[in-house]
Amino acid sequence: MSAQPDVESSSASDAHEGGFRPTFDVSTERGGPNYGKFVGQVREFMDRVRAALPSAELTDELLADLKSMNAKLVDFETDEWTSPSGTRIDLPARGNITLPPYDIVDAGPDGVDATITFTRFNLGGNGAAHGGFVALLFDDLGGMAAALNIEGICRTAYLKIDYRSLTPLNSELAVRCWVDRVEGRKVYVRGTLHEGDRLCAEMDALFIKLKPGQP
Ligand SMILES: CCCCC/C=C\C/C=C\C/C=C\C/C=C\CCCC(=O)SCCNC(=O)CCNC(=O)[C@H](O)C(C)(C)COP(=O)(O)OP(=O)(O)OC[C@H]1O[C@@H](n2cnc3c(N)ncnc32)[C@H](O)[C@@H]1OP(=O)(O)O
Repeated sequence: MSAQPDVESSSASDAHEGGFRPTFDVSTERGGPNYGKFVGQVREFMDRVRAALPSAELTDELLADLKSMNAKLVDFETDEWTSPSGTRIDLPARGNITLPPYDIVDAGPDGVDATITFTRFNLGGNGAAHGGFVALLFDDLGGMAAALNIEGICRTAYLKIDYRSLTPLNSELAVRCWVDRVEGRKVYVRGTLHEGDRLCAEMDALFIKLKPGQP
């Protein structure tokens, strides 16, 4: 297995009748050499916002700063296939700020191994990670395991999570997703999330291989 999934590169001008292209541009350069640090700062900011009780003055100051930063990005919007947030395969979670910042350890047709450290932004309640972030993690890595196994893009038909014990914040966790069986277009994927030997959550999911052009 290789540490990074092989993704067939394509030009942004390639025609695909569906909204979910089977191939798309991948890049390790888009957004510049410091794009990963930029995403890291965005993530740190989300953690700090979640944790902070700012004074009214600080809220006003940050509000002005954020308005200024948002204005700088307005003219740089691009489509999902060329945004580095989602296509920078050299970065945690492909640089996709929507996703928890997992690191791929190993990925191939036999499955995907990754590590994830949930942080304050991912807080659910009473110190534990929000279950929705656990599901999000499994959806993406399960989708990756399915795609690498069948060499095609899939959509999630169902995703069942069993929360076996609390998922902690600020502790490196091991996540594994693998294809259990394939029946025609149906790809059944399993997954586990561990802190050390302790099982935090399990996934049982069905992904459907998309037909050519299917959105
Ligand atoms: C963007 C990725 C970039 C990645 C770059 C890096 C590396 C690339 C490598 C890997 C990719 C990496 C990551 C993956 C990324 C993301 C993963 C997340 C994906 C999602 O987050 S995606 C959003 C949520 N998802 C939806 O938004 C789906 C809405 N929905 C539909 O789009 C349709 O519903 C669809 C397509 C699911 C099926 O529709 P369809 O028309 O194609 O097929 P049909 O209905 O005929 O079902 C065929 C057979 O599946 C059975 N079946 C269907 N559904 C079932 C169910 N729920 N339970 C039990 N059985 C079910 C039927 O019973 C039949 O079975 P049978 O053949 O035996 O009769």
